[in-house]
Amino acid sequence: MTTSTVILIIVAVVLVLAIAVIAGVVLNRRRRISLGEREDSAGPTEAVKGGGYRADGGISLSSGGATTAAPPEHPAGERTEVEGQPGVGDDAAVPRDTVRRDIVDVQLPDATDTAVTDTTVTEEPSAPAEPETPAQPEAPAETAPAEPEVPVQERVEPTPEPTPEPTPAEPEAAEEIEEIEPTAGRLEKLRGRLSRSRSTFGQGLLGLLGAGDLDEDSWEEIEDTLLMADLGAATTTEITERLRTEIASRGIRTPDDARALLREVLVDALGPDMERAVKALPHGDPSDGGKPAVVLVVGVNGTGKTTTTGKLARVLVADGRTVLLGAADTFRAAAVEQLATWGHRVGAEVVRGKEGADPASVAFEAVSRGSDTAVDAVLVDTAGRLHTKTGLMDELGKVKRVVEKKAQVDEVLLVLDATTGQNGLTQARVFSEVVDVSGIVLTKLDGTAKGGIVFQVQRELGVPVKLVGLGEGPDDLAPFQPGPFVDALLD
Ligand SMILES: Nc1nc2c(ncn2[C@@H]2O[C@H](COP(=O)(O)OP(=O)(O)OP(=O)(O)O)[C@@H](O)[C@H]2O)c(=O)[nH]1
Repeated sequence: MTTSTVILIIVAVVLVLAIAVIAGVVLNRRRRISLGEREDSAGPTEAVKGGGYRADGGISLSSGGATTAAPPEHPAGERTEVEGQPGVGDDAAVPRDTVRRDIVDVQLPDATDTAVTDTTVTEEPSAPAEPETPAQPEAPAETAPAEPEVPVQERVEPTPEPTPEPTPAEPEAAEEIEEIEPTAGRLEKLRGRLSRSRSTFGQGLLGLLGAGDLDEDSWEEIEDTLLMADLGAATTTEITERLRTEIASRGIRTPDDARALLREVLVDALGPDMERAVKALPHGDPSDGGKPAVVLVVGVNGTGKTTTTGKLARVLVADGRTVLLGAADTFRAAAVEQLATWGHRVGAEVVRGKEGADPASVAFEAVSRGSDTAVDAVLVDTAGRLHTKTGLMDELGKVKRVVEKKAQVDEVLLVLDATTGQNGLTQARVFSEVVDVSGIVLTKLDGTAKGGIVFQVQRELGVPVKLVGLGEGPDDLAPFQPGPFVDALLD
């Protein structure tokens, strides 16, 4: 080997080593860059997740039952126009991407509230930091009709009965109060009323699930059954997927196992932890400076508002409470009479206005009167209104705002007719935009196979169904309880 060959080999080795060193440095740098990028991208992801989970926190925060929270801004103010257009749907004036109210805005009762009866009635925490208590019933700024101008606010005392010739010694109204059925165990008692729902929904599902091997056709049938019962697409998908997973993982074999699983899945979908107490007990002792609870009952025409108001009054009276009814349905004279009859039956005073009077003014007067007479609860029945009429919806918003000049509104109960199915959901959306709905009363569940609206309405609004109407009788109002409700569907 010549000297020049040796030199060439040495040069080649040096070159290879140099290339290896350079390559190592470059690779090392690349690795550092890619690590840096990953760290950067992790940041925002973390933030988004945190934001998503805040809603859960909102649920637990709401249990404080704070009374000082400012009521949400009236949504009508956000509308781009207010000329009779519906609040939702294709013609919606509010942009679809408007931030929707979430559970944080829903005023739920205090977790420490005592459940008094089966149809739970709770008391707001006493000595709340009242926003302001205008001592005098001065006419609120928005109620153009100052009190004296309101066309005669008649106060209907609970007259014993419409006897043509008044006898000098009229019996005390209290003596005439009807016997009221105990509220405990009502849902159980009324279970048979759900039979129509049961035959299609529960039995259909159990038949399919209990049959053993489920092919795709069977799953489609299960989905159809859920959809037909008005559970809605989202809930249906959720329930079906959970059933599929659980059946596979738990190795469900017998009809009893299938039933237990179905019960569990349906109960879970009904939010068993939602607070369903009706906030209809006073703030402190009204005879000692406390304030009556104020409950607004709202909904479209004919859903059962007046009936529900009357039934709820009975529940309260049965619980030893005093009640005043406000007949703010000034559109329909018969509705006022109807409420007066309910009041008479339970010995409750009724405040009403003349036909056509400003409903906000009547509601204000009822709450004022309730405070003056130190009743435990003022229940205000409002006029039925089509949710597609912006003017009427704005009027309802006004009723609430005006009442709030006098007292805190503890509960806004939206009455939905279960037989209207999907339309009930649309109503619920619009009403919750205008007044801060805090609870749903689902009426006429005795006459429909569409009880599944319960699932949807709670899911969409985050507002619990608190009461259910199961008949026209005076005591056919029951608390809504997911477990017994599902049992009633499946048994
Ligand atoms: N089957 C059944 N009927 C009910 C129930 N609740 C109410 N109703 C009936 O529904 C009808 C309408 O009830 P109302 O209380 O007058 O309805 P409303 O919402 O006050 O009506 P408007 O004042 O016109 O808006 C009445 O015949 C009630 O007896 C229920 O749970 N089941």
